[in-house]
Amino acid sequence: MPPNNPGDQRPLRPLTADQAWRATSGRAGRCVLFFDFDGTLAPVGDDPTAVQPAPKVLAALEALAGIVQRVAIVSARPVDFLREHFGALSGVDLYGLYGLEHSHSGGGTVTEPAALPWVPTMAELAERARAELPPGTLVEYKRLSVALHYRTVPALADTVEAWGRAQADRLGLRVQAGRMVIELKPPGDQDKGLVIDTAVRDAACAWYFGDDVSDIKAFAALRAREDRDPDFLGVCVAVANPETGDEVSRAADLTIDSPEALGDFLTEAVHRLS
Ligand SMILES: O=P(O)(O)OC[C@H]1O[C@H](O[C@H]2O[C@H](CO)[C@@H](O)[C@H](O)[C@H]2O)[C@H](O)[C@@H](O)[C@@H]1O
Repeated sequence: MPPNNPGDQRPLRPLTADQAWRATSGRAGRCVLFFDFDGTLAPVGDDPTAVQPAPKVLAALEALAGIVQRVAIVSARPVDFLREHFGALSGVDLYGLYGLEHSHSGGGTVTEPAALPWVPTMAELAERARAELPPGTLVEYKRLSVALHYRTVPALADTVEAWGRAQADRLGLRVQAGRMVIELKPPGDQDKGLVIDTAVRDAACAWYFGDDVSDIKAFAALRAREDRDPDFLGVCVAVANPETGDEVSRAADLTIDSPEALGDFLTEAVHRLS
């Protein structure tokens, strides 16, 4: 005899998108949808200040926020930057700087107190990077971290990475690798995995969409939650790109071709979950 409520069954892996949405629809009101920003919701470009969410993304997120328990952006960008793009959407939570900052339901930005003493160090580091790194390096100061970009001059990769790692050793900072970027952040275990681990405590289901190596920790947090709770559904979705190779896709249940394709996927999700 078939189960009474097939929508509540956790599907076996490997998952198809259809199975994942069907399993989600039975618990949509207890489901959280998490999204990385760069390379996931927004196509990658040379100028980090100029990128925009892909078409259809904003409308789909707003619609989904009215259907699921929560929609949240989990990014290495500061909350102020995320607010410029998502602040007009109601019901979207923002986690910035790998969770060192957050803003819930349109509220003010809350900063992790333990990170605040690192602000002067990061300011000094950004100034030094601008003075010492070769032209073509883009230094992005984010108050509690500094990103050193070499996208427009990829030949600088080794120089910029070596300089960044030496500064991390000198100052006791952590290094986060990314797409044509090396980022220096305060010591401590704050990362996207920790954000997810905490944010799914009262949920029955969560999806995480990401494209970069830092997103693999978020996938791992969903896997760990599933291991602890057989009723919990976690769905890990990679947004493909040639820069991270297959690493993110290999850790995911599903892979979507691009941020533009994600816009279509989420629009379909609105219909599947409504
Ligand atoms: O966690 P995320 O939201 O994915 O942020 C990761 C980094 O994204 C940005 O850099 C990346 O996107 C830029 C704009 O497309 C691109 O120019 C750069 O090469 C990419 O690495 C952002 O600027 C960084 O601060 C984030 O760490």
